[in-house]
Amino acid sequence: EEREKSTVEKIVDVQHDLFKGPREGLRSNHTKGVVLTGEFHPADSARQITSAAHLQQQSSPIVVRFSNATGFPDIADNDPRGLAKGMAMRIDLGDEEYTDMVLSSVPRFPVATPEAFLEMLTAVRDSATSEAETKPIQQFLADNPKAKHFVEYPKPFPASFANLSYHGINAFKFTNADGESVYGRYIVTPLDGVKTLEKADAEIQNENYLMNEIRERLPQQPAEFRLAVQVAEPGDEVNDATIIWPEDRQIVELGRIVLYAAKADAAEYEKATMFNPLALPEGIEPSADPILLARPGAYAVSFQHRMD
Ligand code: HEM
Repeated sequence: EEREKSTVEKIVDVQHDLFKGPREGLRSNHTKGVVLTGEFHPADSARQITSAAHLQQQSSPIVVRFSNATGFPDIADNDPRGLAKGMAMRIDLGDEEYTDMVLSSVPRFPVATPEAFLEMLTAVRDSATSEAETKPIQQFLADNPKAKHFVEYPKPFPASFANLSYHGINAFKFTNADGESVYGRYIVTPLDGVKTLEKADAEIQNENYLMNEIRERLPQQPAEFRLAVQVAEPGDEVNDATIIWPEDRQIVELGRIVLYAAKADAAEYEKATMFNPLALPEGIEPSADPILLARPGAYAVSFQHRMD
């Protein structure tokens, strides 16, 4: 007797339906990417909110993978289906230990639970063959105004992966050496500023314009970012990834990310690596956001397929 699949297994199945996967050795989503290496330099202010070792004084090696959304390995960098762009990071903590952050260029998620995400992706899939006057996805968006807001959220093309900001979306709990805790969300901002392309300008770009640009500018022109945490105030909803917190919330800088080079063994590294948003050091814990808690399970299903 076959056991019933879990919600995350069903989500990844539908992602395979949507993107004609799985593909040998490749991710089920955010398949097309570029892997870079550099250093993370912590800021003194990090200690205000966390005792995590990599956020104290010493710099650490970092690997960053920028990606296009969807499971299409050849999706053009200027194809709107590839937005949101992704930024996955791994900070080396020494002794074979690491911590990961997995961020999106859009500051919020379309739905608050894995069950609703499964429903949404299924509606997208079924709309392709639906004869109904109101397609399943139109019905889903009509019933779920937050998902509609996500779909309509402006997603301009960046001039470079180094001119885009990235958002953790899900909240984490940060605890400092005095035992004081706050909830916060990661925000990565480019030191060179956010630079977006006009629609007509985006359309004439090369299909690999983002992947190539970031590889070719290094090491002459390092790509630099500020890593910060937006701190929740009492009453802010910390377990709902559809809600953007007010802009006036305190921002605490955790440090600077400096990317120096394209990773030499990038294809092998990508294949063997599963970035895990719940790979956390002491001093940082997950919130109870059900989207956050579902992610490692979904990523593991995708990872399992790629290692088969
Ligand atoms: C329940 C919700 C979600 C599901 C089911 C899901 C599913 C997936 C899957 C299957 C992968 C491939 C992972 C791998 O093979 O290593 C992936 C990658 C990724 N996801 Fe998600 N995801 C979810 C939520 C999110 C959120 C909230 C964000 C952003 C904050 C995000 C950003 C990314 C990024 C950037 C990657 C590429 C990671 C890499 O470069 O290896 N995802 N996602």
